[in-house]
Amino acid sequence: MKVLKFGGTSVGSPERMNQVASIITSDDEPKIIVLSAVSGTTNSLVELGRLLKTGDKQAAKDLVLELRQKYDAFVEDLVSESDRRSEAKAILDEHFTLLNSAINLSFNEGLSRELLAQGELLSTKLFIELLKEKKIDVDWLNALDFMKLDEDDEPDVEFIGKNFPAKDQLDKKGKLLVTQGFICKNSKGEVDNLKRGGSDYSASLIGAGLNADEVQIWTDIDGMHNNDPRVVKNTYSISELSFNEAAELAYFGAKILHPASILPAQKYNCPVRLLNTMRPDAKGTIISGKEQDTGIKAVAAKDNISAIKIKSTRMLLAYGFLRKIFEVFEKYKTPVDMITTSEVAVSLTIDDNSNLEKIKQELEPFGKIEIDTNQSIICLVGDFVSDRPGIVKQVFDSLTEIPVRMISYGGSRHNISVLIDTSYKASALQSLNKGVFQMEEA
Ligand SMILES: Nc1ncnc2c1ncn2[C@@H]1O[C@H](COP(=O)(O)OP(=O)(O)O)[C@@H](O)[C@H]1O
Ligand SMILES: N[C@@H](CC(=O)OP(=O)(O)O)C(=O)O
Repeated sequence: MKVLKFGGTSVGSPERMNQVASIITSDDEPKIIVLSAVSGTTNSLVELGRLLKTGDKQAAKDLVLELRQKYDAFVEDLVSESDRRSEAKAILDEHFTLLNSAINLSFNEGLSRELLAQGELLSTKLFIELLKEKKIDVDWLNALDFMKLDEDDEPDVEFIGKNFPAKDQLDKKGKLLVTQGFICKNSKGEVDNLKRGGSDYSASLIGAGLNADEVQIWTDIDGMHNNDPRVVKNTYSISELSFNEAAELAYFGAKILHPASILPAQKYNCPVRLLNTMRPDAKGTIISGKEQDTGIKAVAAKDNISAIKIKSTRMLLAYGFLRKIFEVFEKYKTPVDMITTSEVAVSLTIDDNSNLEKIKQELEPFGKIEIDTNQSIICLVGDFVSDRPGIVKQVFDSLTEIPVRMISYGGSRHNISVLIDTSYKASALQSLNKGVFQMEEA
């Protein structure tokens, strides 16, 4: 049994949904199909939540109307039989009634999460109508019945394994089960989600919980590229990555994968394949437990980073100083990504600025605090198991024109990170494409 996840772009139009239908029926392997919301929908629902929070009811009404018109046109092109059209219209009526009624309710975060869940509920139900029109036998499963967060807001893989409703169907030839990515219930039983881009995570959690043979992430590009294709023109697809390499790339900004999506697959040793819905025959990328000492494989960049420097002569020959500093970040539940130290200063980075001011105030008694916002971490990933003296030289030769704020190497054998001002990100990625991957700008 395989788990196939199709992202927002892969279900973004009736034509794309037809492509998905032909991919999932190309063999008779039993499959769980995890769908994201139609591209753009989650953004609209986020915006709806924002408008309701600010009390702008008219703008909220306009937005829901505009979205409904988009879906009406979508359904027109998706199915043609009258039964299917009226069924699809009834689906739209049900979910848009909920969106419209939310406009008159008093806002709370729970309501906004409930609104966000409508995107995936809609896409999966509409996709079922397309399959029915094609006479393809399929079952629709509600992810809210089995996708659950525990008290620490961590997904509960055991729960998924135990509560997946159609476990007895999973070895039946040709069986197709369609469910939603992204959405889940939290430990209080409320509708919640796995954060933006979380459908990848849903797929790997289901794969892990049900011991799938493979998880496939189908998107609009043929696998993980060596560099960010949104920023650099001449990039190429990487055929193999280890779980460790893929996890680093996802965490450090390779948008093709949700940051946490590799962890369950790695823990339960379930291979992940990245494939292109528009080019189903392209090889894509296979991510597995196989480690290879191949040097630098890819680079990714993570934005919205703040660098915090704490400078104090009290650090000199002292112990316990770092613990006290890290306790401040622990108190505000703010993860630290990069750290560098000198005898009298420590610099570290965070990607969550929500408590930056409070953190600064609590750090002030320890020394002089300097904060640089709008930074990017450029992360080079690969397997540097053997001593490769040329690697660091290659990286720094490529970055001679870029002011580097921090460097981290040796923390793991998979990662070299440098911190730069975001205004230099594009030129840094382009220079690395040339200097490290020998790719000329197209
Ligand atoms: N290193 C990378 N390799 C491949 N794609 C990347 C990389 N970094 C960023 N991306 C972007 O990720 C996009 C796919 O992810 P996403 O938009 O979330 O897809 P989906 O809507 O299918 O979930 C690609 O179109 C590409 O622009
Ligand atoms: N629809 C959700 C979940 C998701 O994973 O979407 P996509 O697969 O299009 O990145 C979002 O936009 O965040």
